[in-house]
Amino acid sequence: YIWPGPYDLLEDAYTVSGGFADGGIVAGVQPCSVSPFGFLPGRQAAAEWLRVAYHDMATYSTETGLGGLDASIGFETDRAQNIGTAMNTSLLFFGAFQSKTSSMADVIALSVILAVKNCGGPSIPFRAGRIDAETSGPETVPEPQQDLASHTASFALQGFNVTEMIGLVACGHTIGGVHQVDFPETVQNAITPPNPEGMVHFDNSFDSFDNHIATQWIDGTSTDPLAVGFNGTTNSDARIFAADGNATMRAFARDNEYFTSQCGGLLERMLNTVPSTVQLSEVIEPLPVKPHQLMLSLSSNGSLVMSGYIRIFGDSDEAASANAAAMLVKLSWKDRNDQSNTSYFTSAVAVSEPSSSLWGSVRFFQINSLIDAQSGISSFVIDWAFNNQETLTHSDNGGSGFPFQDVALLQADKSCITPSSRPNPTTTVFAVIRMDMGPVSSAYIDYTSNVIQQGSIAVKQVTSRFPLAHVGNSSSPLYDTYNVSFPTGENTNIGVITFDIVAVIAGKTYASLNNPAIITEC
Ligand code: HEM
Repeated sequence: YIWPGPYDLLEDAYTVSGGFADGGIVAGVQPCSVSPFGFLPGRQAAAEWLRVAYHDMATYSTETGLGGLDASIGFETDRAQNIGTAMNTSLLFFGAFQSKTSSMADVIALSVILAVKNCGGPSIPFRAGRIDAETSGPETVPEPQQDLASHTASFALQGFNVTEMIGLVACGHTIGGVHQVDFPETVQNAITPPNPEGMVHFDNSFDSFDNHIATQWIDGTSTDPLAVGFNGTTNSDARIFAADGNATMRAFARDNEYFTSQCGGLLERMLNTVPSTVQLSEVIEPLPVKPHQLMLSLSSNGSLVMSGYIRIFGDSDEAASANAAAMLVKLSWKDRNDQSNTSYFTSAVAVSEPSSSLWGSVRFFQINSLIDAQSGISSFVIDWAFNNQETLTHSDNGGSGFPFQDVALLQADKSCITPSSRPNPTTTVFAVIRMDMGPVSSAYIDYTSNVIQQGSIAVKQVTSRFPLAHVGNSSSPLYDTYNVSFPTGENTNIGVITFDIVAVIAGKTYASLNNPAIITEC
């Protein structure tokens, strides 16, 4: 896609999985065996995230087109079929990645893609655009004491035939296990001091997304409590695995690659099962070149300062072996009249802290450049190479360059929030708006904050508009200063808070998008 795009934040979280500018999600499941928040013994975050996604999706009905992956699970956690604290600990973790452009349902989907990949499983294509439900869905999650006919009917309603049901259950039950505290009718005598929840794993490689769930079932060494458990009534995996005479499980057991690729396809369909009114995006893949937190601000001496980073991603051998410090990354801009000039460029410097990606190699390069305020900037291109010998790759964001406006700018150094010691914090935002383009007909900020939802641990994000007031002049005769103070709202510690600064001049809209929440205290 073209930058800036509606799913920039999700693309960041998808692409960067560690180090500088870490997207943050993979840290919650690294390594695959790790427990939620790193300290809950007998728990496995990766498995919990996969179970959350299935239980959220299992409200889908092919008959009504309602339900599916829509984060309605937040309103359903007190149901017996969703027993366990895993649902809420997962949603609490995911909350930190919700934003104006990343719904909770998209974060749930992305969490599965990253967790499965990080556990050695398939690469599942990621699409965004899910919309969060504001209420619960039907009580249609399958339970282990139900018979095969009920399970077959449940999966059919969710859109999966018998072969696909066997596959989906095997792909789900290749990591994690069953906890005695929640399923005492399925697991007994498993609670010990190091295993306080009495976790019994489905197979002998609970922290590897592999076909052992099938090999052990076929060769008679299965330990799956839902297949060979002491209570025949809750052996739903046994009934499901054998539903086609074990043909599917035998094929999985024979070939780990076949298992992995089948799971990739089935889990992709599971994650993309959404209400029929939801239109998912195209597949999101790492952008090869992407600006990161790139800002333009007005300095105290009246010139413009461009600061931030350029991210370079590649999945080739060359990308893997490149040395960031020896890479050349050059940013060339056009002025506000769309003119180039040989002096309009800056070289980006490799960030010393490395970054990692599950999908290839990713590196960041820092930009810090002065731009003459009179000539300004309208867009830029990046010329770069993995080493200093080869010819440069020209990245122009699909043809017209990376758009970069110099009209409505945040003054981060003047903006602040009232001290946290005071209740009901107020944020004050200062901005400068260019005044040599005609009268400003409208100036405002759109501020996105969190609202508690009755019945769900997950917050809802709402955007409020606050008009900017004209204050007076600035450090440059080309810009006027504006500001606004507004109540920051509750729960600013959950979810990604961002705001846009918008100015309308001569019928055209100029916006500085997705500025991070102001945290400097007044
Ligand atoms: C008939 C269908 C299913 C039944 C009856 C069922 C039942 C169960 C039960 C009783 C547990 C134990 C939960 C706990 O103790 O925390 C469990 C765990 C799990 N299930 Fe299923 N399940 C089914 C289908 C699926 C599917 C389709 C998936 C995903 C594709 C899935 C993914 C998981 C995962 C990953 C765990 C491990 C959770 C953990 O370790 O915390 N399940 N399932």
